[in-house]
Amino acid sequence: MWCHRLSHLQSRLRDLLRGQVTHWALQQSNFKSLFPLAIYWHHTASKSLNCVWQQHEDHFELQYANNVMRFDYVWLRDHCRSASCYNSKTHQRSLDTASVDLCIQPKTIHLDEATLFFTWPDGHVTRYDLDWLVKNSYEGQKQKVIQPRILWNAEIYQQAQVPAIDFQTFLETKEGLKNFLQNFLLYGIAFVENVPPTQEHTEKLAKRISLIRETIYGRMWFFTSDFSRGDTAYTKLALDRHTDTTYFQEPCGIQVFHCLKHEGTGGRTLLVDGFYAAEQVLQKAPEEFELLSKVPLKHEYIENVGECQNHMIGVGPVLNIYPWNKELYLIRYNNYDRAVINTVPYDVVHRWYTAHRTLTRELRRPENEFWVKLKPGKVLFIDNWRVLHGRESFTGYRQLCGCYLTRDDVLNTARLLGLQA
Ligand SMILES: C[N+](C)(C)CCCC[C@H](N)C(=O)O
Ligand SMILES: O=C(O)CCC(=O)C(=O)O
Ligand SMILES: [Fe+2]
Repeated sequence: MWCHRLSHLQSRLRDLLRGQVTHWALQQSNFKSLFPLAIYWHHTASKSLNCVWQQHEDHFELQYANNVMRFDYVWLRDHCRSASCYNSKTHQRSLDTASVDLCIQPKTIHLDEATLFFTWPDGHVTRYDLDWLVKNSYEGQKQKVIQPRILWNAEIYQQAQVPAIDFQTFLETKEGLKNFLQNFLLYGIAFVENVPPTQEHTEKLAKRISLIRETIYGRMWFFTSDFSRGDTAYTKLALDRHTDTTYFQEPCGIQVFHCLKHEGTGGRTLLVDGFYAAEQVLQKAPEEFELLSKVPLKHEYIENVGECQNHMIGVGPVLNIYPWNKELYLIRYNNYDRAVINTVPYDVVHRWYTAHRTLTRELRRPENEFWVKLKPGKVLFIDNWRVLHGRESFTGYRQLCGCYLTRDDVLNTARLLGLQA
């Protein structure tokens, strides 16, 4: 009923904007009845709580703990934590959201201590602690610190002297694992040292923090420059900075590298913090940052080498940001694997190339390049959603093993250890 009246109001507002004021004025008496609820601020009895609220026609407004929050009534009904609406053992909703009247309004609202009580037309009561509302409101969420990170260039990373974690400590102690993950979350790279140089030990390491993500390259992979697959990684050529598996709808979250052997020269690994570079773009050319976060691109992997036949396609922008707080969470950058651009018209294409050039310039600044020679025993974990890797060309025999990890499981481990992730 209210929805109907609201749309009536909206259409009259449209009339008003069109200048049909007479019609509007004539109906003024009806207008009053659109707001049957007394609209005034409710103050808490206890001044120390410092909370005021207002029951508006289509939303609830709450001022508390330096926040002005607005809640939709369906939302308030939907998030009810009463025993019949929410299973607190499984943390799952039992309420059928589709059964909630989209025009629902509370019959009464009252505050007792720090708890708000909403009584709905059918008599059901929903209670919310004020602090819960702050923590879970859109406004509160927007203010929450984003994932703590230290964006780095070569100097910042080297000055930080981030220690590698010892293999045994990593495997056998919670602290070792937690320190490792903390470094990994802050910098997007982390090392474990004193690892026996075998594929089995590398696997053991990976399994300590996550499920291994099996892909077309296998579960644990082991590779040399033997041209066994249709990709330049399997050569001795230099590889410019890139992220891997851009041609998956969800690029692999983490990459693990362990160099088991190298008898020859060159072959150093290049690491560049993509988020640091993107931040520079945001500062210098915000409209280019925005374009890179909007234009969808295809990446693809077409392979036809012996038994290995694959055609993978992944679509997404170079910069992926959360729409609610603009936090950058994934960079998809691989010029080798980028496919034909046919998702935007020619003029946008040109602006995109300009923006891509700006980002590339930042990514290629020598001061942003951190070079490291991987040695047997030292395992490198790379956040493939943030840090780009590359390698110098090399001579001689070089063996690398490693795997991809599922990002969800790495973050799961981190959260269970009490880290923000
Ligand atoms: C790591 N491993 C050798 C298994 C795969 C390499 C994949 C290389 C591909 N161009 C990409 O960037 O995704
Ligand atoms: O050979 C290397 O060091 C890395 C090659 C590469 O980029 C990859 O395997 O993803
Ligand atoms: Fe790679």
